[in-house]
Amino acid sequence: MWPEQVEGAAVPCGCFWAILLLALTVFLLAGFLHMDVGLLVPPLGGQDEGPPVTNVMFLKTHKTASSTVLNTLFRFAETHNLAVALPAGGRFYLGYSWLFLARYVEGVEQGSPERRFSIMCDHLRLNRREVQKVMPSDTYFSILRNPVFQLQSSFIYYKGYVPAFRGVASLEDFLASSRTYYNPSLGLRHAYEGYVRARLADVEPRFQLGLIAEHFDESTVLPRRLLRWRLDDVHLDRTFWARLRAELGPRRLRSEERRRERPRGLAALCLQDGTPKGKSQVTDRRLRPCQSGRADILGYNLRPGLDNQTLHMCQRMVMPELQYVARLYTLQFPDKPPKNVHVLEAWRDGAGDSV
Ligand SMILES: Nc1ncnc2c1ncn2[C@@H]1O[C@H](COP(=O)(O)OS(=O)(=O)O)[C@@H](OP(=O)(O)O)[C@H]1O
Repeated sequence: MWPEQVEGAAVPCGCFWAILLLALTVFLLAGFLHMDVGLLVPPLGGQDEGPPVTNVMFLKTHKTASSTVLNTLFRFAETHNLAVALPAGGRFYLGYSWLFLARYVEGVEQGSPERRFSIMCDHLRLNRREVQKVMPSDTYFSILRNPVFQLQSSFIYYKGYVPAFRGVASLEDFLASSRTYYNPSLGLRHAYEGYVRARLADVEPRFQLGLIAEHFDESTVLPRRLLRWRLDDVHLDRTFWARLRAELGPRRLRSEERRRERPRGLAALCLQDGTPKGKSQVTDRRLRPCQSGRADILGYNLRPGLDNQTLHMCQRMVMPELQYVARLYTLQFPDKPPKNVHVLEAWRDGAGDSV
């Protein structure tokens, strides 16, 4: 309501213009001095407001920093006590490498009443109709990486057990004569352009966001805004700030800068010396990432002497993917036999069945 409309409380006209002038001067000065104008005005509304989005489907892709995203989603699910769509029984993936079926999720029985989950993020081959049977259709996102780096990473990681890579000495040899080692009738037989375009047209409208691994640090701000998560729910690191300066401008950057002290503090609080460790150096077996191929998948040692509450928080920050799947499974299904992470390692060494 304007001042003149308030009965018995009219503001003299000259005074009104003086207030207006003063306000304008403050705003101009604030802009000039790069002050946070957001502190001076009430929020105008936007993605940061409202309760966090809790129905999230993250399509996990191979060798794209996707397990880092997965750890964030798992922590979010655990903190907010959300139901995660976890692989049934002793398995660790949602049917991969078969096309996803709803019954691959623990607790979903064929022909039984509908069962819905909040978070889905384990490896699967997307089969949208089956996903929709167990996931509400709120927010879908995924992550991609420069395919050259992704191929290099995959070659090292899958060298021992993917048939196409098994018989070849190096990635260079594979690329020089890929048809010798890779039989397209075993996969990608539909990968002609028209088919790929049709699949993209089917999938694209469903995904609200695609992250890019090469810009991982900037990317973390996008899901945080899209999902309206608090800083506690994500992890940001230092390269983020340099790259984001250009994107956000001084006002928003200042407000993001105020948030950055926490992850730095967290690393100092939790980690023994801040540097990731090779497989033989991770002392706590529960925090040792599952190894594969020629890659040395790095992990972390926690600082000794942490109190119980801090230890619990820090363990969750550095917990590798498979251990976290097993942990959530036990929390969600305490009556079922726990998952055995080491079965997967045995299978990767050529000793077991599909997982
Ligand atoms: N934060 C961040 N930023 C950029 N890159 C990162 C990040 N976290 C993991 N990585 C790199 O991602 C590769 C592992 O990807 P995934 O976690 O998707 O692997 S997996 O498919 O779950 O096994 C692996 O790549 P390579 O080192 O090239 O093999 C990791 O180094």
